[in-house]
Amino acid sequence: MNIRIGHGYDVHAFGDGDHVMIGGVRIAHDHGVLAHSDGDVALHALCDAMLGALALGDIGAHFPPADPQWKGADSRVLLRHCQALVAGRGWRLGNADLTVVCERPRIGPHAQAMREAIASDLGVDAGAIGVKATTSERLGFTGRGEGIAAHAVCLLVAA
Ligand SMILES: Nc1ccn([C@@H]2O[C@H](COP(=O)(O)O)[C@@H](O)[C@H]2O)c(=O)n1
Ligand SMILES: C[C@@]1(CO)OP(=O)(O)OP(=O)(O)OC[C@H]1O
Repeated sequence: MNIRIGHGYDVHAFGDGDHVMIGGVRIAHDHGVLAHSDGDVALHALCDAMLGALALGDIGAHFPPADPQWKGADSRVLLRHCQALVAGRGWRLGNADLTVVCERPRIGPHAQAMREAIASDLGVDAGAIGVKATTSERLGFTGRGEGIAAHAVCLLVAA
């Protein structure tokens, strides 16, 4: 088999703060998120998708929330670590597709910058990275503005 599919999902609750990190992009906001790292829900979902594609466990197994090394960590560092794991096993990213779920902030104005940041970290063209967003029509925890969720899928191709 020379392709592998992966899926990831992550959630972070809003907390005090003046910005959120999403898809490697800093977005000014009236809340931050509660997290051990920088709380980049989109990159965490993508890390899990890449790890999942090779059945390598999940993000918490590789970057334990109890490990002070990851306190405040830039999630792009985690993503590059996952990329190195994938490459070291003879795989490369074919494409990835992300969906961020929140009422606010608006993701659309930042989607291209997110695609470029992710593509840069994964060594692919931005055309291989989809970034989309949706509200949840005011339903559920995202709809009530309690947090942000993100979904990611990816395809790995034998290098
Ligand atoms: N946080 C968000 C949520 C949505 N968008 C954009 O708005 C479009 C419509 O959202 P609905 O939830 O009403 O379907 C969506 O397709 C996105 O383009 C956004 O940028 N940021
Ligand atoms: C990223 C890690 C790093 O310790 O912590 P958090 O920022 O809390 O994020 P989460 O999505 O809960 O994933 C677990 C951890 O790997």
